[in-house]
Amino acid sequence: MTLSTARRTRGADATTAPGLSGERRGEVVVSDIGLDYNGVPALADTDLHVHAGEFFTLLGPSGSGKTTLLRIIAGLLDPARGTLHIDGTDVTRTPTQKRDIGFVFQNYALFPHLTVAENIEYGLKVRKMPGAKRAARVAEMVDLVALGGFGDRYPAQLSGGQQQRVALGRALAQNPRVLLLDEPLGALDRGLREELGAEVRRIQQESNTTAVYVTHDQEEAFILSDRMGVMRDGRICQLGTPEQLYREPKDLFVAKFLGKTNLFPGSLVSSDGSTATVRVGDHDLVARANPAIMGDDVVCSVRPEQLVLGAAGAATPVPAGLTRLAGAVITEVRFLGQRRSIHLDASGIACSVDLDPAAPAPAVGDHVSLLVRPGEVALVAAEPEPKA
Ligand SMILES: Nc1ncnc2c1ncn2[C@@H]1O[C@H](COP(=O)(O)OP(=O)(O)OP(=O)(O)O)[C@@H](O)[C@H]1O
Repeated sequence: MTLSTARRTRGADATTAPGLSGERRGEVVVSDIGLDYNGVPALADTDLHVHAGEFFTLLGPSGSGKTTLLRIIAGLLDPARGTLHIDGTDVTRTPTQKRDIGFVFQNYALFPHLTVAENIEYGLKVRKMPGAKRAARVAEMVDLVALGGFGDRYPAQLSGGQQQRVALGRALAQNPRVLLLDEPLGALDRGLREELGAEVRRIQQESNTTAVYVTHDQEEAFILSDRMGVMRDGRICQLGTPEQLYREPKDLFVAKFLGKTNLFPGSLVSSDGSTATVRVGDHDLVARANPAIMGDDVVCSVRPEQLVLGAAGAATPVPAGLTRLAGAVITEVRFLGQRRSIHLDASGIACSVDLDPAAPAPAVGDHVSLLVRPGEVALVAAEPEPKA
């Protein structure tokens, strides 16, 4: 089916239950979109391609431009430059209500005087969907968001997580092409965030809806996303699957933003496109090459779970497949349930290693070698020294 036939078919029966047709829709293409506030860029000229049916997350610190980009996709903000296409149609100047999108925000924005069922039904009524079809659709949504038995309750009689489920059901009732979610779990406590996060993902998959999700929480982004874009200062600085970004950060910012990491400064000796040799202290280390690196000053980023502890001494044999990165002294040992966190001092560089808690624990003051598998070292450019 071509896109235009898909659109015509959909137009003929905009009430088809999501997921039933198996049709993938909701491709979003952002081309050179930019926006300034009072001459200050909030979003630098940006390209982004969100595939139909994908769960895509914009992840970044506060003020990095995530909401600005989401609001442009929603049609709540007009970009100063560039174009936006949904399923091949240019919607850059199309009003929000004609873009066929659903929203869920952090504050649930439910109508307090309407019940759960009435909240979900509201948009369908506005669109004049016939009564019987409407009732069936509401029942289907109540089921989808697992609120069976809550249809007659008012928002004030629901928990935060339940209210957010209603908001999801309401957004999906109209079978939108794209679901936009702006920190929808932000107001919930940690446990509920995890539980509802998994539900959001299930609901997105079952309804076969493209989702663009905004968060500053790296763990949430990892749980939910097929792919994600890390934003900084109004730019998407890296795009990829959670695993790609975690293992192969392009720069120091992405490496540090996506979880704990150990950073060892070094200098680039050689690079052949796929691997690079880096001098760290007295050791030559093989790392994955990074095409984004321009100069010789580099940093090796190694996650705590990727480091292995070995016997001390530069001359001590190293187990096959591992390379010696540095010598270190253990400064702290902490049992954290699922892992044992070991803190070390490697000639002035503070670092940490995660060990299996079932393995024998080393002691504070022990001298060890830090070992690593060459493929697990990510190379990033050293940031320039701040100007005095
Ligand atoms: N209405 C506005 N007027 C002027 N500047 C604005 C306005 N809205 C946002 N900005 C600025 O634009 C930049 C991007 O803001 P945006 O809300 O997109 O960031 P964000 O990554 O979503 O942040 P948060 O996670 O805190 O919501 C910020 O520097 C912000 O201060």
